Amino acid sequence: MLKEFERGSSDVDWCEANYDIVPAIAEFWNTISNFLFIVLPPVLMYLFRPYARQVNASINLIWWMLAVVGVSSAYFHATLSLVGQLLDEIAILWVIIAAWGVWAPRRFFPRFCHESRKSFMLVMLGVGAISTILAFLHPSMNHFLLMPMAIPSVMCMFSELKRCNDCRVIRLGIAAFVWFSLALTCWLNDRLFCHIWESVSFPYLHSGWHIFIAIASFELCVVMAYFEAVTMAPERAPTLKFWPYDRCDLGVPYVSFKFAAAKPIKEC
Ligand SMILES: CCCCCCCC/C=C\CCCCCCCC(=O)N[C@@H](CO)[C@H](O)/C=C/CCCCCCCCCCCCC
Ligand SMILES: [Ca+2]
Ligand SMILES: [Zn+2]
Repeated sequence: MLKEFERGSSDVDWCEANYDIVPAIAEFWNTISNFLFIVLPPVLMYLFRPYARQVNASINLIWWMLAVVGVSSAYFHATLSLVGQLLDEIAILWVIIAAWGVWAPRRFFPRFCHESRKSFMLVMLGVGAISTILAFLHPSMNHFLLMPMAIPSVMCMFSELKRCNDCRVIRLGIAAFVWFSLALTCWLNDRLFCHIWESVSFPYLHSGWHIFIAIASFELCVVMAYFEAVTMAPERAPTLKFWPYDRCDLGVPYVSFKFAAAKPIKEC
């Protein structure tokens, strides 16, 4: 077996004790806490069928990629192998690149793209390809390079929220930011202050990160999809809904439409 596939071949190790619960899984709780990344995409693909049909089918690619992030991350924590680490990080990199390619508002495109989404997507593909090559040079530094990619994503969301007057959407965007802040606090504490958390017998903060970042990422994607629907199909009055408890804003958020798509007029 190539040594990069071997268990423990990654330089990165999280606070949770290794092989403590199940002999076959290095970090048990860090592995299973990725479940939201795997459970939510099929639900969202179902709820977003009208959106995929009438606004942008690429949303299904994003849901698939988030599921790949979940599987890669689970594989990484189960083995702590270098291949697992790179799969996890490269999957995160590409879902962020894809989300930017699909949802970045045209006013943020570099001037030479002349507001063409196709050109912007090519730029993003270039950025993704170069970053993927760089990821192999110093793998232990990768997460410190990935984390700052959250900054333009959060700024872009707030810049869109400022122009929005739907209270539900604004609340969802703020909730995404709160979950993201909680997630980041867990991630940093696990990385930097593991000895303190071990001394109080709670080395599980990285599992918290997985759960909170999954909620924040899915909510951010729903908010960005809503803005795209408002731009592309305003006549259909896109609305934010929650399944299964729409009345109390509880459950999985999705974009629905008040009016059906206009049927093409049949010529006699
Ligand atoms: C137009 C803007 C659209 C931006 C959309 C961004 C969509 C983000 C989608 C997914 C990010 C998922 C990250 C999940 C990571 C889970 C795996 C994991 O835990 N990996 C760690 C090792 O196990 C690794 O150390 C993590 C490294 C850091 C990852 C940095 C992720 C930045 C995420 C940006 C999300 C912003 C959410 C903001 C919400 C307001
Ligand atoms: Ca560990
Ligand atoms: Zn992780």
